[in-house]
Amino acid sequence: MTLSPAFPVRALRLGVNIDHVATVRNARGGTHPDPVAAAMAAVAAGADGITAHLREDRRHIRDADLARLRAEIAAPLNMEMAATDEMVAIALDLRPHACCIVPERRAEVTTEGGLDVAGQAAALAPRVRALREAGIRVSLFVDPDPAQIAASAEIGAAVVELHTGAYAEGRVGEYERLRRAAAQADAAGLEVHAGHGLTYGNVGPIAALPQVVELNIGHFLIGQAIFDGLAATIGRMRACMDAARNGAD
Ligand SMILES: CC(=O)[C@@H](O)[C@H](O)COP(=O)(O)O
Ligand SMILES: NCC(=O)COP(=O)(O)O
Repeated sequence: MTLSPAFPVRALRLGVNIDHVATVRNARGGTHPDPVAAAMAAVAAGADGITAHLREDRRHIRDADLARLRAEIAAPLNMEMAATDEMVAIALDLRPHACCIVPERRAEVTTEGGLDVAGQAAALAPRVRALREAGIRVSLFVDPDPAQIAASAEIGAAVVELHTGAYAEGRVGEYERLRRAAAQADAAGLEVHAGHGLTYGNVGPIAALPQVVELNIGHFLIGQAIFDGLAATIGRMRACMDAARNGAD
Protein backbone atom coordinates (compact mmCIF):
# COMPACT_ATOMS: atom_id res chain seq x y z
CA MET A 1 0.00 0.00 0.00
CA THR A 2 1.46 3.39 -1.00
CA LEU A 3 1.10 6.46 1.19
CA SER A 4 -0.26 9.66 -0.29
CA PRO A 5 2.77 11.70 -1.44
CA ALA A 6 1.05 14.79 0.02
CA PHE A 7 1.13 13.29 3.50
CA PRO A 8 4.43 13.35 5.42
CA VAL A 9 5.62 9.89 6.45
CA ARG A 10 5.64 9.87 10.24
CA ALA A 11 7.59 7.47 12.40
CA LEU A 12 5.61 4.46 13.56
CA ARG A 13 6.29 3.19 17.08
CA LEU A 14 5.75 -0.35 18.34
CA GLY A 15 4.45 -0.72 21.88
CA VAL A 16 4.75 -4.29 23.12
CA ASN A 17 1.99 -5.42 25.48
CA ILE A 18 3.42 -7.89 28.00
CA ASP A 19 0.13 -8.82 29.75
CA HIS A 20 0.17 -12.40 28.58
CA VAL A 21 3.61 -13.10 29.96
CA ALA A 22 1.92 -12.45 33.30
CA THR A 23 -0.99 -14.70 32.29
CA VAL A 24 1.45 -17.61 31.89
CA ARG A 25 3.27 -16.75 35.13
CA ASN A 26 0.01 -16.60 37.06
CA ALA A 27 -1.05 -20.03 35.79
CA ARG A 28 1.43 -21.55 38.28
CA GLY A 29 1.35 -18.81 40.88
CA GLY A 30 5.12 -18.34 40.85
CA THR A 31 7.51 -15.78 39.39
CA HIS A 32 8.35 -17.32 35.99
CA PRO A 33 8.08 -16.04 33.29
CA ASP A 34 8.72 -12.55 34.60
CA PRO A 35 6.87 -9.81 32.64
CA VAL A 36 9.51 -7.25 33.58
CA ALA A 37 12.27 -9.45 32.13
CA ALA A 38 10.08 -9.83 29.01
CA ALA A 39 9.72 -6.05 28.81
CA MET A 40 13.49 -5.69 29.02
CA ALA A 41 13.95 -8.24 26.23
CA ALA A 42 11.27 -6.51 24.14
CA VAL A 43 13.03 -3.14 24.44
CA ALA A 44 16.37 -4.76 23.58
CA ALA A 45 14.67 -6.24 20.47
CA GLY A 46 13.40 -2.85 19.30
CA ALA A 47 10.15 -2.13 21.12
CA ASP A 48 9.63 1.62 21.44
CA GLY A 49 7.51 1.27 24.55
CA ILE A 50 5.85 -1.20 26.90
CA THR A 51 2.12 -1.54 27.44
CA ALA A 52 0.62 -3.26 30.48
CA HIS A 53 -3.05 -3.49 31.42
CA LEU A 54 -3.76 -3.50 35.15
CA ARG A 55 -7.19 -5.10 35.05
CA GLU A 56 -9.47 -4.55 38.03
CA ASP A 57 -9.48 -8.32 38.66
CA ARG A 58 -5.63 -8.48 38.34
CA ARG A 59 -5.96 -11.51 36.07
CA HIS A 60 -2.54 -10.90 34.54
CA ILE A 61 -0.53 -7.77 35.40
CA ARG A 62 -0.33 -6.95 39.12
CA ASP A 63 0.40 -3.73 40.97
CA ALA A 64 3.92 -4.90 41.81
CA ASP A 65 4.64 -5.58 38.11
CA LEU A 66 3.76 -1.99 37.25
CA ALA A 67 5.96 -0.62 40.02
CA ARG A 68 8.88 -2.69 38.72
CA LEU A 69 8.20 -1.75 35.08
CA ARG A 70 8.31 1.91 36.09
CA ALA A 71 11.51 1.49 38.10
CA GLU A 72 13.44 -0.93 35.88
CA ILE A 73 12.45 -0.15 32.27
CA ALA A 74 13.73 3.02 30.65
CA ALA A 75 11.31 2.90 27.70
CA PRO A 76 7.95 4.72 27.96
CA LEU A 77 5.31 2.83 29.94
CA ASN A 78 1.72 2.88 28.69
CA MET A 79 -0.59 1.79 31.52
CA GLU A 80 -3.93 0.49 30.28
CA MET A 81 -6.68 0.82 32.85
CA ALA A 82 -10.39 1.21 33.46
CA ALA A 83 -11.72 4.68 34.33
CA THR A 84 -12.18 3.97 38.04
CA ASP A 85 -11.12 5.98 41.08
CA GLU A 86 -8.85 3.11 42.15
CA MET A 87 -7.02 3.03 38.80
CA VAL A 88 -6.69 6.81 38.57
CA ALA A 89 -5.16 6.84 42.07
CA ILE A 90 -2.68 4.11 41.10
CA ALA A 91 -1.73 5.99 37.93
CA LEU A 92 -1.26 9.27 39.80
CA ASP A 93 1.06 7.49 42.20
CA LEU A 94 2.95 5.55 39.49
CA ARG A 95 3.24 8.41 36.94
CA PRO A 96 3.61 6.31 33.77
CA HIS A 97 4.42 8.05 30.51
CA ALA A 98 0.86 7.40 29.30
CA CYS A 99 -2.46 5.99 30.44
CA CYS A 100 -4.79 4.37 27.96
CA ILE A 101 -8.32 4.26 29.36
CA VAL A 102 -10.18 1.15 28.22
CA PRO A 103 -13.62 -0.30 28.99
CA GLU A 104 -13.64 -3.38 31.21
CA ARG A 105 -16.24 -6.02 31.77
CA ARG A 106 -15.34 -8.54 34.44
CA ALA A 107 -16.61 -11.58 32.51
CA GLU A 108 -15.00 -10.71 29.16
CA VAL A 109 -12.19 -12.85 27.78
CA THR A 110 -10.57 -9.77 26.27
CA THR A 111 -11.47 -6.12 25.65
CA GLU A 112 -14.59 -6.43 23.53
CA GLY A 113 -15.21 -2.91 22.33
CA GLY A 114 -14.14 0.69 22.64
CA LEU A 115 -14.83 3.11 25.44
CA ASP A 116 -18.19 4.93 25.24
CA VAL A 117 -16.63 8.39 25.52
CA ALA A 118 -19.68 10.14 24.07
CA GLY A 119 -22.02 8.45 26.58
CA GLN A 120 -19.72 8.82 29.59
CA ALA A 121 -18.12 12.19 28.91
CA ALA A 122 -19.19 13.73 32.22
CA ALA A 123 -17.61 10.91 34.23
CA LEU A 124 -14.49 10.63 32.08
CA ALA A 125 -13.60 14.33 31.73
CA PRO A 126 -12.45 14.91 35.35
CA ARG A 127 -10.38 11.72 35.30
CA VAL A 128 -8.73 12.71 32.03
CA ARG A 129 -8.03 16.15 33.53
CA ALA A 130 -6.50 14.72 36.72
CA LEU A 131 -4.16 12.48 34.73
CA ARG A 132 -3.21 15.28 32.34
CA GLU A 133 -2.51 17.66 35.20
CA ALA A 134 -0.10 15.07 36.59
CA GLY A 135 1.80 15.17 33.29
CA ILE A 136 0.49 11.82 32.05
CA ARG A 137 -0.39 11.51 28.37
CA VAL A 138 -4.01 10.34 28.19
CA SER A 139 -5.19 7.99 25.49
CA LEU A 140 -8.75 6.72 25.02
CA PHE A 141 -9.29 3.26 23.51
CA VAL A 142 -12.22 3.76 21.13
CA ASP A 143 -14.00 2.10 18.26
CA PRO A 144 -13.52 3.86 14.90
CA ASP A 145 -16.76 5.77 15.39
CA PRO A 146 -17.02 9.49 14.50
CA ALA A 147 -19.00 10.35 17.66
CA GLN A 148 -16.40 8.69 19.91
CA ILE A 149 -13.52 10.49 18.20
CA ALA A 150 -15.26 13.87 18.47
CA ALA A 151 -16.06 13.27 22.17
CA SER A 152 -12.45 12.23 22.87
CA ALA A 153 -11.19 15.55 21.53
CA GLU A 154 -13.88 17.45 23.45
CA ILE A 155 -12.94 16.00 26.83
CA GLY A 156 -9.26 16.80 26.37
CA ALA A 157 -7.58 13.49 25.54
CA ALA A 158 -4.22 13.78 23.79
CA VAL A 159 -4.49 10.46 21.99
CA VAL A 160 -7.05 7.99 20.70
CA GLU A 161 -6.12 4.35 20.29
CA LEU A 162 -8.36 2.86 17.62
CA HIS A 163 -9.66 -0.61 18.52
CA THR A 164 -8.67 -2.90 15.65
CA GLY A 165 -10.36 -6.01 17.07
CA ALA A 166 -13.30 -6.06 14.61
CA TYR A 167 -10.89 -5.44 11.70
CA ALA A 168 -8.70 -8.32 12.94
CA GLU A 169 -11.77 -10.56 12.97
CA GLY A 170 -12.38 -9.66 9.33
CA ARG A 171 -15.55 -7.61 9.77
CA VAL A 172 -16.60 -6.16 6.41
CA GLY A 173 -16.17 -2.39 6.14
CA GLU A 174 -14.05 -2.13 9.28
CA TYR A 175 -10.86 -1.07 7.52
CA GLU A 176 -12.67 1.81 5.87
CA ARG A 177 -14.04 2.87 9.27
CA LEU A 178 -10.51 2.82 10.70
CA ARG A 179 -9.18 4.80 7.75
CA ARG A 180 -11.81 7.52 8.20
CA ALA A 181 -11.44 7.54 11.99
CA ALA A 182 -7.66 8.02 11.77
CA ALA A 183 -8.12 10.99 9.44
CA GLN A 184 -10.85 12.51 11.64
CA ALA A 185 -8.81 12.11 14.82
CA ASP A 186 -5.70 13.60 13.25
CA ALA A 187 -7.69 16.58 11.92
CA ALA A 188 -9.07 17.10 15.44
CA GLY A 189 -5.52 17.34 16.80
CA LEU A 190 -5.47 13.91 18.44
CA GLU A 191 -2.45 11.63 18.18
CA VAL A 192 -3.57 8.34 16.62
CA HIS A 193 -2.63 4.89 17.90
CA ALA A 194 -4.16 1.52 17.05
CA GLY A 195 -4.20 -1.97 18.46
CA HIS A 196 -5.90 -5.21 19.40
CA GLY A 197 -5.68 -8.51 17.59
CA LEU A 198 -2.87 -7.41 15.26
CA THR A 199 -0.67 -10.11 13.69
CA TYR A 200 1.98 -10.36 10.96
CA GLY A 201 -0.86 -11.05 8.54
CA ASN A 202 -3.11 -8.08 9.27
CA VAL A 203 -0.75 -5.36 10.56
CA GLY A 204 0.23 -4.01 7.12
CA PRO A 205 -2.89 -2.00 6.20
CA ILE A 206 -3.02 -0.49 9.71
CA ALA A 207 0.68 0.42 9.63
CA ALA A 208 0.08 2.07 6.27
CA LEU A 209 -2.49 4.51 7.67
CA PRO A 210 -0.38 7.67 7.61
CA GLN A 211 -1.91 9.28 10.70
CA VAL A 212 -1.20 6.28 12.95
CA VAL A 213 2.01 6.78 14.92
CA GLU A 214 1.88 3.90 17.41
CA LEU A 215 0.69 0.30 17.38
CA ASN A 216 0.23 -1.65 20.61
CA ILE A 217 0.52 -5.38 20.08
CA GLY A 218 0.56 -8.14 22.67
CA HIS A 219 -1.25 -11.44 22.40
CA PHE A 220 0.11 -12.43 18.99
CA LEU A 221 3.69 -11.44 19.82
CA ILE A 222 3.78 -13.36 23.09
CA GLY A 223 2.14 -16.42 21.47
CA GLN A 224 4.45 -16.38 18.44
CA ALA A 225 7.49 -15.97 20.69
CA ILE A 226 6.88 -19.55 21.87
CA PHE A 227 7.95 -20.68 18.41
CA ASP A 228 10.49 -18.07 17.36
CA GLY A 229 11.63 -16.28 20.52
CA LEU A 230 10.66 -12.75 21.54
CA ALA A 231 13.51 -10.94 19.75
CA ALA A 232 12.89 -12.60 16.38
CA THR A 233 9.14 -12.13 16.70
CA ILE A 234 9.44 -8.43 17.51
CA GLY A 235 12.01 -8.02 14.73
CA ARG A 236 9.67 -9.58 12.17
CA MET A 237 6.70 -7.49 13.35
CA ARG A 238 8.84 -4.36 13.04
CA ALA A 239 9.79 -5.40 9.52
CA CYS A 240 6.11 -5.94 8.59
CA MET A 241 5.23 -2.51 9.99
CA ASP A 242 8.14 -0.76 8.27
CA ALA A 243 7.46 -2.41 4.90
CA ALA A 244 3.83 -1.27 4.99
CA ARG A 245 4.74 2.20 6.19
CA ASN A 246 7.30 2.66 3.45
CA GLY A 247 4.96 1.46 0.73
CA ALA A 248 6.73 -1.84 0.07
CA ASP A 249 3.71 -3.95 1.12
C1 LIG B 1 -7.09 -3.03 25.82
C2 LIG B 1 -6.39 -4.11 25.16
O1 LIG B 1 -6.64 -4.37 24.00
C3 LIG B 1 -5.35 -4.87 25.88
O2 LIG B 1 -5.46 -4.65 27.22
C4 LIG B 1 -5.34 -6.32 25.62
O3 LIG B 1 -6.61 -6.71 25.32
C5 LIG B 1 -4.80 -7.08 26.81
O4 LIG B 1 -5.23 -8.35 26.91
P1 LIG B 1 -6.61 -8.82 27.64
O5 LIG B 1 -7.75 -8.12 26.95
O6 LIG B 1 -6.63 -10.27 27.38
O7 LIG B 1 -6.56 -8.46 29.08
N1 LIG C 1 -4.38 -1.92 23.28
C1 LIG C 1 -4.14 -3.11 22.52
C2 LIG C 1 -3.05 -3.88 23.11
O1 LIG C 1 -2.36 -3.41 24.00
C3 LIG C 1 -2.71 -5.22 22.61
O2 LIG C 1 -3.81 -5.99 22.20
P1 LIG C 1 -3.52 -7.51 21.74
O3 LIG C 1 -2.43 -7.45 20.67
O4 LIG C 1 -3.03 -8.24 22.96
O5 LIG C 1 -4.83 -8.01 21.19
